[in-house]
Amino acid sequence: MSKSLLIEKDSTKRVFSGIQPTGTPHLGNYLGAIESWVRLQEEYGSVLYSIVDLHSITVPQNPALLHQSILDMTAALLACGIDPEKSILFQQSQTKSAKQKQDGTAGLLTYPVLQAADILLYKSTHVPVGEDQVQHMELVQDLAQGFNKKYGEFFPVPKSILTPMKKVKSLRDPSAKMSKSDPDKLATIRITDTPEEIVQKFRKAVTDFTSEVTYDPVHREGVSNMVAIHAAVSGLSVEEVVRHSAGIDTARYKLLVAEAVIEKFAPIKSEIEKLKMDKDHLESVLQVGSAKAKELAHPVCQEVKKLVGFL
Ligand SMILES: Nc1ncnc2c1ncn2[C@@H]1O[C@H](COP(=O)(O)OC(=O)[C@@H](N)Cc2c[nH]c3ccccc23)[C@@H](O)[C@H]1O
Repeated sequence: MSKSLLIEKDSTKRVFSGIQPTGTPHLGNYLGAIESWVRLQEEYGSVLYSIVDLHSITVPQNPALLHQSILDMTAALLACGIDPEKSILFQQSQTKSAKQKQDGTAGLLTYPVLQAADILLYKSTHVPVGEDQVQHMELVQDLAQGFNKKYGEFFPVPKSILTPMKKVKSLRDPSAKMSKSDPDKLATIRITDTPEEIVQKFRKAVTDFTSEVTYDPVHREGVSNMVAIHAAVSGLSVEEVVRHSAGIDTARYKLLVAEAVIEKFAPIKSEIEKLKMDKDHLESVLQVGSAKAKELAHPVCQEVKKLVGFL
């Protein structure tokens, strides 16, 4: 990137977002969040992305597997285009644990409050997330406003950034979101799925009894979800996708969407495989990121303590 572009980035704004390390990222994570994280690295001067391991221990985790999942998620995010030269990629527990020991607030571990702490700790202004996080964001906004009312304007009230793919639907139940924890394995496309798995999942995707391809998210949720996915992965508009699909029935159309997804994920998948072989590199990316994140958090923590009267 040229110097002049860097200078144009707004230094009063800060992007922050997070992802749980457990499970491979899926098409919903990618289109609802990660793809926009990659873009925002070019637009904002200060960008942080956190692998939120503390959020994942709300359910029991095997320590060795959790550690491996953190490294796998690091590889996946790097392969998707998160660039440690442009953003701070770090592990949440490496920046929060010291604070927890000092303050001992049990509340910090309750899920949405921990999420608020993630965001406010860096005085973040913009949070790119999928629709399912909007409710948590409302709490963060309330907490920031509440703090400011009591102690004076201190925290920016962070805004959510949503993409047109803010809610990618399950392939098996298009009224529900695509989710990592869906017990129906056919519901969710993972970035690392094989081409055969992707074809099988689209083939089995729930649609309706109309064979034409149209975009009507209210009355034809299943087909519209596929059209939206197709548009997002191919870079075409929804209208263009529908126009190109004239005369194709949904059974054949499913295979076209599967192909477009396979093509989109192929380079990411091979990059993940390469990155996973270099564990030292992944660990060092996280170490450097955590040190940088700590540096940003420290003055904010000190100021908060002063404002509250702890110092
Ligand atoms: N089907 C879907 N369609 C569109 N977007 C989706 C879909 N499924 C998931 N997402 C988005 O992916 C991101 C990571 O999901 P997580 O469940 O790990 O995301 C979570 O569990 C958060 N609580 C992690 C978190 C912790 N602290 C934070 C601070 C800021 C932002 C996020 C966080 C999210 O943006 C999520 O909205």
